[in-house]
Amino acid sequence: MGYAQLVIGPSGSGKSTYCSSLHQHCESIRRTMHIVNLDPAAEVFNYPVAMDIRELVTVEDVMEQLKCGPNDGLMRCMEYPFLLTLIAFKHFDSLYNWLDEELENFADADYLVFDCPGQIEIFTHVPVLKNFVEHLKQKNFNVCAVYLLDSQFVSDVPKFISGCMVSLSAMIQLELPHVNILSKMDLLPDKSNIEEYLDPEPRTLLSELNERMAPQFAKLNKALIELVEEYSMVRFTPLDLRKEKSIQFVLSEIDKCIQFGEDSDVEIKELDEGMDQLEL
Ligand SMILES: Nc1nc2c(ncn2[C@@H]2O[C@H](COP(=O)(O)OP(=O)(O)OP(=O)(O)O)[C@@H](O)[C@H]2O)c(=O)[nH]1
Ligand SMILES: [Mg+2]
Repeated sequence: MGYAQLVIGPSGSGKSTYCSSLHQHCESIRRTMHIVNLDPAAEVFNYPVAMDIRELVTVEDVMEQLKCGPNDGLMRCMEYPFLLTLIAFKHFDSLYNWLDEELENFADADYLVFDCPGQIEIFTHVPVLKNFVEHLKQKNFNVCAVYLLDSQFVSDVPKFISGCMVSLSAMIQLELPHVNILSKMDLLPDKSNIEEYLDPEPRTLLSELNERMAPQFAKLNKALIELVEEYSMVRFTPLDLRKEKSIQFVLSEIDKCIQFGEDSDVEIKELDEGMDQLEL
């Protein structure tokens, strides 16, 4: 049985930084975790890259071959049929074969963290990520989507709701256990009303949204909030990378989600209790 986190979220929400902090944390507690780069446009890494999709395809290759721009290039890199065409000359059969071959190099590759590109279209517009997840599941991986949203979004209710909608869309498309993380907590100067956003009351969100938007949007706002309420998904776990306990707590939430370390229930329980004292 393998375990995997699929780290997704808008551009710049802190996915790669989270991966690197998580890796550091795991090194310090002597836990093995491999970080996989799934971003064909990535340039700099602050973590050891266990597997790198750029060995298979890069955005530059695609832009040059298909004469397209960087955003379109990334979509085409990721999109399965294009990938197949592109990689044919590289003697790879598919993205899946690449993964399978790479996995063979790791005897203990049982916990993988996939650092995904920020283009949300890879899970909203094309089935590539969904298919990739299915392949991982077939290989006996328990997979969880980890959606990061920048804490700066909470200062702006319409932005926060749009971030929630993207998360919801990922949830529906990927059909995976899902953990929402509010990243970059160190950048939030005033944390006094943060609970309002971590586990928000839909009515409060609706009235704040109505206050911010023109009256003709009232009906739309209501529908959006009802959607959010219906899926009961607007629950975020805060993440402050400066605090080891915060990383530890986030990891324990994800571990629970993918049933990792079921034998170490005690450890997780202790962490839960520790969370009560966790300063936000
Ligand atoms: N203060 C602070 N800055 C952060 C944190 N996490 C990320 N950043 C900064 O936010 C920017 C984007 O972070 P990345 O980790 O590259 O974000 P990403 O989601 O991987 O971005 P893309 O791969 O482009 O989608 C960088 O300048 C980081 O240094 C955090 O917890 N606190
Ligand atoms: Mg990144």
